[in-house]
Amino acid sequence: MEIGFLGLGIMGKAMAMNLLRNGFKVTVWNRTLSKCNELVEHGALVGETPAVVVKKSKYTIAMLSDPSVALSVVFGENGVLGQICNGKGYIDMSTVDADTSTKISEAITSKGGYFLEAPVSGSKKPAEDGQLVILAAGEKALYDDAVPAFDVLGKKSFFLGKVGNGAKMKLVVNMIMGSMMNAFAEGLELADRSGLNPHTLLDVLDLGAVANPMFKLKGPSMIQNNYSPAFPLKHQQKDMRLALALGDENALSMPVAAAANEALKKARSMGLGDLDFSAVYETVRLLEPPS
Ligand SMILES: NC(=O)C1=CN([C@@H]2O[C@H](COP(=O)(O)OP(=O)(O)OC[C@H]3O[C@@H](n4cnc5c(N)ncnc54)[C@H](OP(=O)(O)O)[C@@H]3O)[C@@H](O)[C@H]2O)C=CC1
Ligand SMILES: O=CCCC(=O)O
Repeated sequence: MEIGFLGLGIMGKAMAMNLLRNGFKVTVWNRTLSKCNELVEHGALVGETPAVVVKKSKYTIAMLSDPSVALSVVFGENGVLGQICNGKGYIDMSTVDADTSTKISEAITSKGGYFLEAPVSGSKKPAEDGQLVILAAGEKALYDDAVPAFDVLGKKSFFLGKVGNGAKMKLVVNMIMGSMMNAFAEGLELADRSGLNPHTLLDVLDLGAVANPMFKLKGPSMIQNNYSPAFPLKHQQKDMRLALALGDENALSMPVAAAANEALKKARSMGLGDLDFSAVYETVRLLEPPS
């Protein structure tokens, strides 16, 4: 099956590679075109623009950084809209808000195309291992068509109904994750300053009711100040911002998420946006007590 793929960042590269390894014919595009080379070595074709990719493909997947980029790749010059037409599908797997997704959906369907949003839970390693959790919503016929690809990319796919529900589910999940990461960072620092061994804290956490894969995975590298990016901090802050806007729309007070967002913004202002989101730990560590 011919699939297009737009956006070969941390996630897109791993996902497109999985599709190639599993026998899909994939035509790729990335703003920085040189990032296509590694995929070409594994059999990918390259489209010089998003429009060229859409022209060649039955359906096209996008994995782009944020709402403004997701919109520009669809509506911009040589964008997706130029070639979308009857029978073609567009699947946006980027993390965006429901409004962005709805705008894209309306534009695609007005040209006779099918649209699905399908953001994912899971980071770099699950993307490499085909173990993502896919949160799809929109055109059910396109979802059914894409199931063979989703089966390669993920361990479980959800179809959540109308456009917007996938985006909202993803933002709720990442709002919880970003809040947890901040509490975890404060806990690591509190243990350290109280004279406790943070590695022992990890062992204790892992045996109790708050044990979870994120603490287990990120904890040891955070203790070593290693923030090699799996999920860039700038994207986690974007998701927190979008989740807070969703809270506004629903008149929901979210003081924990708001505080987590402030810490993530602080981390960005410290130049940590391209590091892993666990680098928010540095905002706590910065506050050394006076000696
Ligand atoms: N990393 C993770 O763990 C996860 C990320 N996500 C979400 O997936 C999406 C992608 O994340 P990730 O792969 O980590 O991000 P990266 O920052 O690694 O990649 C971003 C992609 O967007 C492209 N891009 C950025 N700006 C523009 C632009 N102005 N025009 C066209 N293309 C552009 C980049 O192209 P270029 O290479 O040229 O810069 C790149 O392909 C985000 O929405 C993120 O929130 C979801 C789940 C997990
Ligand atoms: O959006 C990024 C999610 C990262 C994860 O689920 O580990």
